[in-house]
Amino acid sequence: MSILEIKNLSIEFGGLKAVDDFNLSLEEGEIIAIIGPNGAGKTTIFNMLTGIYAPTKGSIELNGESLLGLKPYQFAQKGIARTFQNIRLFAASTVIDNVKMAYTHQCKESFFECIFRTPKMVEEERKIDERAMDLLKAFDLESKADILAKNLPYGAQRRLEIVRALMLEPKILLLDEPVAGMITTELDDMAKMVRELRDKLGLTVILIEHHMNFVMPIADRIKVLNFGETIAEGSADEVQNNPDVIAAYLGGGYKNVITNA
Ligand SMILES: Nc1ncnc2c1ncn2[C@@H]1O[C@H](COP(=O)(O)OP(=O)(O)OP(=O)(O)O)[C@@H](O)[C@H]1O
Repeated sequence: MSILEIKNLSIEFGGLKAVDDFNLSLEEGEIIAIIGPNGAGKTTIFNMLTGIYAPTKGSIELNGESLLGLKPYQFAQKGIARTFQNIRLFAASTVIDNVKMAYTHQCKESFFECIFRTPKMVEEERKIDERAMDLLKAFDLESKADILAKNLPYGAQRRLEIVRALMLEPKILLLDEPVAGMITTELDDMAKMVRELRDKLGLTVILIEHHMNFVMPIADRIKVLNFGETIAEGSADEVQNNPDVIAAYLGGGYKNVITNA
């Protein structure tokens, strides 16, 4: 059975069909990319998959359970975590605090246990520290744990966003333009890290990205949107050679994005 089953997902804003009949059946451990021109509906799909927007039509099932009607924090509790197109860190907090804050929803300790710092509470804190440091290490941020998030270089801030999402212990990770603004060497590092996440943690990933040098080698499957509609789906080779995709996206104003990435 697929881990995530999305059927006929659609949303309208006024008369605008931002997403029209989007379908996706996702297997555990897959890396799927959603690509397409600006305004195609990619982020809107993420917003529906995290409870920010309620779809006009369609269904979202995680391991056979419908997620429709849940609030964003409930989507996170069920196992869908995301990063955003624009970096959203607590700039004046340290790197490690940014990461640990994400775990608070999982804490079961009572007010009493927190105030009196019971052995259970201390043990829980130790586990959170350990998990946070393990993740920072996996994303090459271990040595930056104690500096303020705002003082990290741009690429490191993007990696920190991913670490923070992973503290939620998700089954599915949604990455919205994870390499936007990064230089070529950083793209390669990020691709390696995302692949390791899948291989070591069995994580399932859906990503949105305009950098085709990042997307093509990493994605098991690619879905291409244009004006809210899915115009193609397949492997990197299939999608790159699809005339509709070339006309709508790859061959147009986005050529520079690809060759300069
Ligand atoms: N809350 C909203 N109200 C009205 N229109 C919206 C809203 N959210 C998105 N849209 C519209 O839906 C369409 C799809 O937008 P979306 O942000 O999903 O595109 P995108 O593919 O992610 O683009 P980009 O690559 O620029 O991020 C656009 O026409 C956008 O203006």
